[in-house]
Amino acid sequence: MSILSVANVSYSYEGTKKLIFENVNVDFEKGKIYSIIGKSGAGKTSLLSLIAGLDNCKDGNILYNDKSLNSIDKDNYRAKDIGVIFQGYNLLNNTSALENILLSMNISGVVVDDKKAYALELLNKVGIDNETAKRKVLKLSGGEQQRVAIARALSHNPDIIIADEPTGNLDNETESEILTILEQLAHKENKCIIIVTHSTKVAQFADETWGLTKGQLIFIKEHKETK
Ligand SMILES: Nc1ncnc2c1ncn2[C@@H]1O[C@H](COP(=O)(O)OP(=O)(O)OP(=O)(O)O)[C@@H](O)[C@H]1O
Repeated sequence: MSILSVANVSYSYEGTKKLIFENVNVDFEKGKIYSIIGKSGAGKTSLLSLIAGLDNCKDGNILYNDKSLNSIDKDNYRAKDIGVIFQGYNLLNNTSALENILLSMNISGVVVDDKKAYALELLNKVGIDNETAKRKVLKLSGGEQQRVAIARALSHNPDIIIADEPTGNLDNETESEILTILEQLAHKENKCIIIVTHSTKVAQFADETWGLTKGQLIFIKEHKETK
């Protein structure tokens, strides 16, 4: 059963006539990685914003566990059910990696016995050791910042993680390491991972690839060899 369904969604920005996409349909399941590719300006980030509940569908519906996002508490959905990894990380630069995670946990209302130990555990899981965790984000490398962004997206243990160009500015080796983390989250921890990317390598790494072109979302490929 799909955890998230995009059903007949059409979208244009407020005050504009241009339809960014039209009648988009796609079902996302837990335990799988999906990639969405498409030219710059095709509407990939706009689609992720709708999925993340940051914007409302005007036509059609986005369903989380069969319930329309328009009918559920979107703040709660964003705080508990979905984790977002933005292009450019969107971390608080003057704050330590650890504090970034703790702040996010507080905003989401995460309840655990020892918040600091839990945050460090998440950071360790994505390859950030305790010493690095105490460093300000602006003193971390791009790859390290991306790991912190992943740990932050995981901090409220969401079912769905969406990532906009998660390996955009990273070297090949770091890109592979980040992809391995995302793969384990999908295949070992049963998360649903949706990645928007320009990278062929990232696209091929996914279990399914979809393409957004001329307002249509088209199924491109299932990558059985990655399983
Ligand atoms: N707030 C906005 N108001 C009006 N138009 C917008 C807004 N944000 C984006 N657009 C337009 O919507 C279209 C889709 O943009 P979007 O950012 O979703 O594309 P994208 O596929 O993610 O591109 P890229 O790969 O370059 O990040 C573009 O033509 C863009 O100019």
